[in-house]
Amino acid sequence: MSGFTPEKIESDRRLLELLSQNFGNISSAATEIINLEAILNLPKGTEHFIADIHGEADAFRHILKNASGNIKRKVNELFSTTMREDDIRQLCSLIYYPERKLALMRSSETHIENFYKITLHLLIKVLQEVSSKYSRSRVRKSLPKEFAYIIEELLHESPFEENKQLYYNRIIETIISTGQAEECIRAISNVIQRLSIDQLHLLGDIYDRGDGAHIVMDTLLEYKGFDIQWGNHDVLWMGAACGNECCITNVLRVSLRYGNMATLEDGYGINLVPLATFAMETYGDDPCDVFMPKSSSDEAISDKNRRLIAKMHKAISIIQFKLEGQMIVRHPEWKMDDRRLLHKIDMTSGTISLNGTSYPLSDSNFPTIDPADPYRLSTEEQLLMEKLLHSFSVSDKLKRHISIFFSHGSLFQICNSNLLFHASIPLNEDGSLKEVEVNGKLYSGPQLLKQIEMLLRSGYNTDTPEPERRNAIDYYLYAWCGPDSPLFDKSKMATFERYLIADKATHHEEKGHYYHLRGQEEVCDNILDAFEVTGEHRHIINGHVPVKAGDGENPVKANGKLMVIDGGFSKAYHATTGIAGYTLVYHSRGFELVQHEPFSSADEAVKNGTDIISINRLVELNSHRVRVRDTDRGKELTGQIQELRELLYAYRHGLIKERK
Ligand SMILES: O=P(O)(O)OC[C@H]1O[C@](O)(COP(=O)(O)O)[C@@H](O)[C@@H]1O
Ligand SMILES: [Mn+2]
Repeated sequence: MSGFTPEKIESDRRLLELLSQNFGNISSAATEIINLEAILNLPKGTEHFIADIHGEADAFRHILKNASGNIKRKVNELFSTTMREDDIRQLCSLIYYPERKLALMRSSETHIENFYKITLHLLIKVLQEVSSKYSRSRVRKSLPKEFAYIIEELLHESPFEENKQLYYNRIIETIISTGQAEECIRAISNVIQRLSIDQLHLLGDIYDRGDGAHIVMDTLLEYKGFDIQWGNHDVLWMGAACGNECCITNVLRVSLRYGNMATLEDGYGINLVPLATFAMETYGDDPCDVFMPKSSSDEAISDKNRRLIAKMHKAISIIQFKLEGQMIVRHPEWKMDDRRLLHKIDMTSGTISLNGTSYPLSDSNFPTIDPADPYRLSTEEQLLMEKLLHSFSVSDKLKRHISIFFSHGSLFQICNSNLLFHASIPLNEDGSLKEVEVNGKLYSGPQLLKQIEMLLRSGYNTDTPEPERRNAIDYYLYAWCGPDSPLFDKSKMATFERYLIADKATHHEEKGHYYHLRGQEEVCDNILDAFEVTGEHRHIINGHVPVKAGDGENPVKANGKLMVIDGGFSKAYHATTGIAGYTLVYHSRGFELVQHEPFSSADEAVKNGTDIISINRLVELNSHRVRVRDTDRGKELTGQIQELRELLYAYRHGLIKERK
């Protein structure tokens, strides 16, 4: 019984007519139903979850290339009994870096044609394995046009059937004799990489600290099948691109703190000359010691350069403290008055009084601060800000990159029974959802996140009327460092104290209740209920707070309900975390947590076949193999099948006419 009636067809007529434009007759609708049914029965594609990339472009790209160790696992499964370990490593590095590896082979290999032949045979086997989860049509779409036909032929022929063997070998020989071997190897390698990740979830904080965020974004521009959950550092850059001056100063301050000018200058063409000139004029004789950039051992910043960076760093930090002070006054509803500290400085004694205690300042040379009006920018600071604002507003590349956050991103996402967000869901001490004010109204849980996201989007959309838009643009600062921001959720961002007061007690940033309570299963269940995440195996997945794997901290919490995957890609945090990041991998058999050890360089990976040594931990094993049918996509496809069946009924009963 189909359950369809002529009345139902009548009420769905508009939808069915639309559908009939694509499936004009019985046979095309029936074929599509068969295709979709077949897809429903394929194993679920592999989802990869990564958080807190923090500008580590090389490590990020490597992880995309090796699919978080998945490719090596597959190659091992296929060849570990017939190939030597070293050859397996070399084959993997060829798949990850085909151009570079081929160049190397060309100069060292004496029997290059033989190498091409063996390699093509091996690569086809690997491709057969990774493509087995996809429909033929999906595989076809991911093949480069020039080789689509040939690769498809190879994929679906078996070299082991005697009568096919000749045909198969002949194709490979022809590829080589027509000089197409390298192109073909490159093409197959790229498809293997691409098909090894079905959907990539980036849980925020792509920007800051490392110097390659713009390269990560360039990579994403070319990438299909990813989504982003906004992190506080991303929102900071989004705010800067929208023209929030406080965000601009923070972006500059963090970049200078890490001695990272590449993203600003090479990535986005932000002109730093006005800042350097101002800093030299204002702090020329000031050593600016507390503003020396952090630098890791592999960075060769000359001493002179470091001194200049320190001056620029100080100049922009002071402007930041002033502008934040002004913005906080404009927004009493943020309740961030405790972050206005400049008027508490005693310039004569070089101290600051906080909660009744006087602390000496590590630096008290503030030539641009007027004690009578400490938050006012000097004329030169004002001019400088105008130039910087202009620089940020005219960067096309920045616009293009930031637009990705709006087209592919959101504050949270629910996908296949997993709730993804960067940092936190504000909670009360008893674990209940905390009500937070946004635009004069109180919201909690999913409503809170939706309201904040809408507000931030209205700051980005140029058709938002003023003064609403100004208000929304200001909100980016709150989203970055406001105590109840779901992207931050700490009592304060103690930037001033961390720079200028030695007493570490003042640096403490009290984490919100979420971070203390999220280890409890019932707290996670409450949150999942509030977000209407259903399913027997449902989870929360987060980044934001580095997991101290080195100290034995377990990233899997709340009896498996919560997974925290900020393993610290950031080099600056390796000492804390002891590893170089996690990828959470969710494939048809369950969840695996892949722990990456530090990545040296792509060169090293090509030359020696070294990889990120990925250690896998099985987190959750499914009782049965998950099929596409069991996923969100499966629900969508099932809906489409139902609509097509209705169309079929309408055709068969003459209620909608078939097209020829
Ligand atoms: O270690 P750094 O780079 O000085 O940054 C410290 C600051 O970064 C923050 O941790 C925010 O950045 P994260 O979102 O990466 O945690 C602040 O709470 C803190 O004040
Ligand atoms: Mn963060």
